[in-house]
Formats: sequence, C-alpha cells, structure tokens
Amino acid sequence: MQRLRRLLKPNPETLHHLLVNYKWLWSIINSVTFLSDSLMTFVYLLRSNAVDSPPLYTSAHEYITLEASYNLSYYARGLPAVPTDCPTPMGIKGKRVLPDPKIVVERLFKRTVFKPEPMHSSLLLAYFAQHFIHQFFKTDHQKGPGFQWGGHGVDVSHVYGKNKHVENLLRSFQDGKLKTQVLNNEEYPPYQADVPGVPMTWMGQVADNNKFALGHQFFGMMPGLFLYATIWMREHNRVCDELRRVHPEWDDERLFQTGKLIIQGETIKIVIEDYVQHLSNYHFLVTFKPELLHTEVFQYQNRIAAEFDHMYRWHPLMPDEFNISGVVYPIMEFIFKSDLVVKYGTKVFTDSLSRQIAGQMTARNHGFLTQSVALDTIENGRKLRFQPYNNYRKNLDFPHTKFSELTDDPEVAATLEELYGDIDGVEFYAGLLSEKRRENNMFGALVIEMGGPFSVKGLMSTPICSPRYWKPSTFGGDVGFNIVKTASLEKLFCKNIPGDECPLISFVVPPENIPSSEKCENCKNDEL
Ligand code: HEM
Ligand SMILES: CC/C=C\C/C=C\C/C=C\C/C=C\C/C=C\CCCC(=O)O
Repeated sequence: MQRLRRLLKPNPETLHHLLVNYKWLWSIINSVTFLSDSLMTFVYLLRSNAVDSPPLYTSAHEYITLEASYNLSYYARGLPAVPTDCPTPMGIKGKRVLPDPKIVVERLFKRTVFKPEPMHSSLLLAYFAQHFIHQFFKTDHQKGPGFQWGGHGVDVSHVYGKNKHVENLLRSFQDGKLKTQVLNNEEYPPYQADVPGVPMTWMGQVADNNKFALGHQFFGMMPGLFLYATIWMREHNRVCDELRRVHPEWDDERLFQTGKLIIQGETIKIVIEDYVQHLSNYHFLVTFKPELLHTEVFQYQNRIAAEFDHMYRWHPLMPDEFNISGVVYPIMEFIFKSDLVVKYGTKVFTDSLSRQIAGQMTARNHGFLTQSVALDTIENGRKLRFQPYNNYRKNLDFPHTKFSELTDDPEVAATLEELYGDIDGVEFYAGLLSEKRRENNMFGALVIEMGGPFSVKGLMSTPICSPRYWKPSTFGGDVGFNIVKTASLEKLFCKNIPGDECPLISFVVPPENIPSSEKCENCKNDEL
C-alpha cells in the first residue's frame, strides 16, 4: 500500500513544472470553480499532511516525547536532531569537524556584487515578508536557539503587541481603535515617548522622532517595516469605522475584538492570494477558502518548526541601498530611520518600494549588515544538530546525488565540496542558500517544498478558519465577512493612503523601472 501510494504521489519537480507552465490550461482550470476548488483542496491537504500535527519532536530529544506536544516554549522540529553519539555532526556522512562558520560565511554567503532578484520581485515584497514572518519567528535567545516566545502562528501579534499589556497600551479605548498621531497630515502610530511601556529595541543613537511605539519591538529597525505597521494600524481603525456604521450600539471592546478578527482574516487572504501567489509563481490561482477543509480531516493547531525559521532567513532580498523617489540612501542611512516614511509620505514611499528590485535568494548575496545573521544561523543550526540539507530532500523523495545537481554554479559546487566533502554532509542553511533556482521561480526547490507545507498548515489552521468561527457573525455580519473575503494588497494600501490616486502597489517591479541590463525571459513583468 505504502509503495503504491509512493508511486502515485506526484514528483515535486513534475508538479512544479506543470504549475509554472501551460498557462492556457490553468486559465481554463481557474475559471471553472469546481475544478479550481478541487485542486485547492488537494493542495491544502497535500501540503498540510506533510507536517506532523501534533508535533513529534523538539530540539531537546531526537525521539518522541510528550513535551514536544505540551511545552510551547520550544520550536517544533521538521526532522529530529542528529543523535549526539553519531560519528559525524551530520550523522554518518560528511566531515568529522565542520568548517569554521566564519569561513562558511566568507566563502558562501558574503556579497561581493549585488545580485538582483531574477523574477524582479520588489522591495515591497521583501518588506511584506519580513513584517509578516516576525509575528511567529521569535527565537528566545536567553533560553537558546531551540526556544521561542511567540504564539506559533498567524496571531497578528505584530500589529497588536506580544501580550495583553502591550495591546492595551496601543489601544485608544475609543471606538475600538488603536492610538495614532497626525504628522505631515497623515496618521501614524504614536511616538514611544507618548506611550511609555511599549517595548521597542533600538541600537546606537536613535533620535526621538524615529522612535515609534509599534506592535513588534524590531519594527523600528527598517522604514519598510514601519510603513507596513502604519498601514495595518490605519486598516484596523478603518475597519472599526465600518463596523461602527453597521453596529452603532457596539462598545469599544466589541469593535476592537471584531476588528482584530477581521485583520487576521485579511492578513491570511492577502498572504495566500497576493504573497504566496507571487512566491509560487504558479499559473494556478491559489485561493483562501477555509470552507473547503470543513468536510476533510484537518487539525486546527500549528507549531512553528526551527527549520522553518532558519529557512525563512531571506536576508539576500535586502539591497545595499534604497532609492526613495530618486534619492539613494545607503543602508546605514536607512536603518532606524522611520521618519523617512513621514518625510516622503506613505504614497511616495510605497511607490518607491514597488519600483526597486530586491536581491536574489542565492549564494554569495548577503549584504554586509546581515552576514552576522548568517553566521548566527550556521552556528545555531549546529547547536540544534540539524540533519544535513540532503536529508530534508530525501524526506520529500527528491535527494541530490552530487554537488553539480545542487547548484549550477561550478564555483559554488566546488566550494561546497571542499567545505563539506560529501553531498550528504552539507549543512542545512548552506545547502538551502546554494541551491539552484527552480524553473520560473525565485527560490531553490527545497524552500518551496518545505515552506509550502509549513505555510499552508500555519495559515489554514488559524482559529478563524475552523467551522465554528468561519461565518459572518464572527466578523460582525456580512460587512465584516466581506472585508475579509475581498481583501487584497492593493486595497490594503489604496484604502489607507490619502489622496485620490493610488501609488504603484506591486510585488513585481514594472518594466520601466528595470535597468536594461536586467531584462529577463519568463519574468512576470514581461506579461504586464
Ligand atoms: C536589512 C534588513 C534586515 C536586517 C538588518 C535583519 C536583521 C536581523 C537580525 C539582527 C536578526 C537576529 C539574528 C540573530 O538571531 O542573531 C534577524 C533574524 C531574522 N530575520 Fe532578519 N533582517 C533583515 C531582513 C530580513 C528579511 C527580509 C527577512 C525575511 C523575509 C528576515 C528574516 C529573518 C528571520 C526569519 C529571522 C529569525 C527570527 C527569529 O528567529 O527570532 N530578515 N534579522
Ligand atoms: C505560521 C506560518 C504561516 C504562514 C506562513 C505563510 C506564508 C509563507 C509563505 C511562503 C513560505 C515559503 C515558500 C512557499 C512558497 C510557495 C508555496 C506555494 C504553495 C504550495 O505549493 O504549497
């Protein structure tokens, strides 16, 4: 039976090839609801069934424990840790002593020349990713790399704060809304000085007019994160206005709580239909339809895995300089400068981020500011005794047999061989970042094949997707339910940026902003 199932299971590369080609076929499938719903149900189930739920392992034991299920302070594990009595750090293959992590960063990660993202993804995409994922990737550095302090999913804590105390500080307690202030005729989050007690992390000297009180303590670090924080804050308040219109009798508390449910719903809708759609580059239109799972066997619970956190360290996306309306800011003049958003305004800032290409997710493309994060990732992968990169591929039935299969850059292949000796001895993050780009895609295959399951599972297992939540009354009736069901990235920005005309709001840089040296075949923008 197992063998038959294996035989019938589609090969990941074949499936991917089908999904990113044959546009005509997909346009037919997309337009027939019965077909697209059946396929979407298949995707939800195929992906989420690849994740252990409840989780089996943490980094503390390489065998099943009850702690894995009950102790939420651990990250879960995709694959169990390599036992400590194995002959090599990677198990049985590879070198007995792994290369110095500094050498790994120097030879495999360090950027010498900026490599632009070949599908022409924009910085609006890069910041969407960073803003969204920090709500659930929260390593507890005090306890160690196997521990976390988050809620294991899409709990919108990056908008409302890490706990009730912070949430209360960010709330105005009027009409359900969050606190705001007006600067340059636009609404922004309050200054930290005006909301004492909201924890924010600052490095070095940061001027008071750059210190805002936000839902996540790191979000003062990058103006792009501050832009998203501002837009979601405005959206929450806009939704509260809509709810008050249909429920004038509701008090502040009910408006706030219902607004928060709607924001979670909108987040998931946008993540699936704009963001995952872009990352996958499938011609098949992926949809957010929780009702499709209501007749299936599905566990409404989620746990973040340590490997998912490492896999998502997409620091090569970040460029070394940022072009805002024609003015070029080197990264050191950009970090911790939230007031640049205030200065240019949300409209110009959004437009500029939509017109600049992100960096390619590949080897030797970590800018100088994030090389230390790569170093940390390698060191922590070792402390967590991650299995080798190729075991994660074996687990999905598509292992590599030689270095030249892993990457099509012979120089990188030779470096990997020199550093690790054996294709089964390559450590997880080094393999992931060196992987050759998949057909018509911004990533290597393992990012999609591992990220897909963790994402689908994490998104569809939020409480609002479960049968007893997913109904109009949860969201304040049809008005709220419709806001969730029709949300899009475009609307999110457009409805919350003042003025009659919207800026460009795009995860893909339009052709007119692509330098001629960068034109490519099969890029999304060729179709615009
Ligand atoms: C220039 C922009 C960025 C800077 C300066 C930056 C900096 C950092 C730093 C200092 C850490 C903590 C590292 C540690 O554990 O020692 C971190 C963690 C992380 N970053 Fe970034 N980052 C940037 C952009 C991004 C982007 C674009 C993504 C993904 C889309 C990303 C994903 C992550 C993830 C997943 C973690 C791990 C979080 C955790 O485990 O708590 N970062 N980053
Ligand atoms: C708690 C986790 C929740 C959500 C994470 C959501 C989105 C993350 C998005 C992308 C993860 C990385 C790669 C996946 C990209 C495309 C997957 C395409 C859909 C699929 O084939 O399953």
